[in-house]
Amino acid sequence: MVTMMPRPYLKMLTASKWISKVECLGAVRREESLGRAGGRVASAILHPRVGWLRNSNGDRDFGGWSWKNAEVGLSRVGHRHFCASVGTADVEKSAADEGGLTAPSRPTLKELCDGMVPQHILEKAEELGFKYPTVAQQDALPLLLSGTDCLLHAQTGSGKTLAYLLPILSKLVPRAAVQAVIVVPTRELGMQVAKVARTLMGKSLKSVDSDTEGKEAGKVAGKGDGKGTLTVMTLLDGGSASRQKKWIKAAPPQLIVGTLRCLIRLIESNHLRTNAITTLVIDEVDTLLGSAKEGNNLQNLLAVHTRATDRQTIFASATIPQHNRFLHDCIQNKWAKGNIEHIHVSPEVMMPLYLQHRYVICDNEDKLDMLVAVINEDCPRAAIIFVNEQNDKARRNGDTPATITTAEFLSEKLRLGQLGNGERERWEPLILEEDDHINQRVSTLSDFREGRCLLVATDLAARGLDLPEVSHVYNIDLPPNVTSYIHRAGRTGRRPIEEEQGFVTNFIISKELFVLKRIENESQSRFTPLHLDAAADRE
Ligand SMILES: Nc1ncnc2c1ncn2[C@@H]1O[C@H](COP(=O)(O)OP(=O)(O)OP(=O)(O)O)[C@@H](O)[C@H]1O
Repeated sequence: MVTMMPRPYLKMLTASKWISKVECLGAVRREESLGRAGGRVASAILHPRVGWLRNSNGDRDFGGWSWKNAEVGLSRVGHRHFCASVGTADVEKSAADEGGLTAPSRPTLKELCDGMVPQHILEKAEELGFKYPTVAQQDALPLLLSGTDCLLHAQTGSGKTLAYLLPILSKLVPRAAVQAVIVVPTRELGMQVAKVARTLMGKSLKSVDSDTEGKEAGKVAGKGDGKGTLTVMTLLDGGSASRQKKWIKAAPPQLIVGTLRCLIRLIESNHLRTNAITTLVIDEVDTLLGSAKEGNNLQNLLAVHTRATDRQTIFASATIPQHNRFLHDCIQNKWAKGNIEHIHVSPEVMMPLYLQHRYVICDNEDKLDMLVAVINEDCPRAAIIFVNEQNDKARRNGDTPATITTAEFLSEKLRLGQLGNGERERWEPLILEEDDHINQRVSTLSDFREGRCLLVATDLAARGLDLPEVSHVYNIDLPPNVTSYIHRAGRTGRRPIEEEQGFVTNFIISKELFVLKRIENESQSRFTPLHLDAAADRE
């Protein structure tokens, strides 16, 4: 099927099987991100922001190949995305590529941040595999590094953490004052962000213990001159308040990653002084502002305990419902300066293109059997199975939470040899939910990161968690709205440079089909039914 692509994506397309000439307007911003491998270009996906070619193995590659005059057959895949087949012979070789594949001419992270981020941090980033910026980082870093207040609005897994950490880390100086605060909604996300910050800052010199696990605060080498040291401290829900107060005094941090309740508690008890804060990041801002528990705390932190004029404020999330309203509120309520910039990366594409959304219609009582069948078919590298949190009524009645019934069902199937590939230990399901003790939550996540492959979780795991091994997400219960769906789905497909395929499968009863269709429309994605019988027949 060949489809015309509307402006501003491509122009001069002909409605024949092969498009004779493609000229890029908005669609392929960087010609150099088109590529070729092994002399054969098999397909291309035209993304409104990036264009790339895939070779016949599905690998992405870059080369000095010109997009112009390539023969492209376009077919529509979803609302705004187009799949293209590109004829090899007509892909024009650019003058820059005489000797085979060349490096892409888009800037490296080092080039993009040159002179604004210390070299040792950029070198560390490169060591970690962050050689080229993601699209979100390329769009955001110039503004973030200039000190402008920003609303960073980019897909899940697009690399927002590194984008806001680089400006922070490049400004910290080793004096005893808190200079930057990153607010996160959950303990798990806080630990993850702090870990990235510490890794970027370099080798740990010494570990200080502000929290129960003894791992969450660390002194790290600072500024590359070997003299000053910087401390990244976490102040997270579940940690001991007295220990946090003790450590903030004993090892004054320059950067704090915290949950609102802990931050406000320490500010109001005068253990945390805010007068030297020059950067304030609110990660997952929409969930914090939307929460009855946290909304007031956040507003107080933004406008009462600190002043927007004294700091750079960065709000980040993949979903900011009614973002214009939010920007208006920011200015009106003095949560940010009046010149706040909205960096909206790929606004036309709400979820990564390389996610595949599927659904299975079945009765409620068959959902778990269906789940087992789909898991056996998929054989995921790692998977998160989402269930809804237990409501208050069920809690009061003493009902068993869905996390436990699901995990027990899977365990039983595993015991009977009806689930997985025989590696019993690896397939034993883990559970992550709010009610677990924090030490249990820490060890669950670390087991999952270290190779266990099934995690049954509530929405506690939906925001921000970066588990790149997750190849599949299963929604046993449909999330209540498109925002939750986007975040759950975003736990897979988290390799922004590789664009590795991730699969999201929804188990619904027939009455829920209209809810799924609403999510499909609002997220501008395409959901396809999964027919298990057909799959079984193929075997
Ligand atoms: N420049 C880069 N090159 C390669 N990988 C990167 C780069 N920047 C970030 N990553 C990786 O991308 C993954 C997603 O990054 P990150 O967690 O910051 O996404 P995010 O935008 O915050 O997602 P979410 O909205 O779900 O919180 C991480 O595994 C991170 O290590």
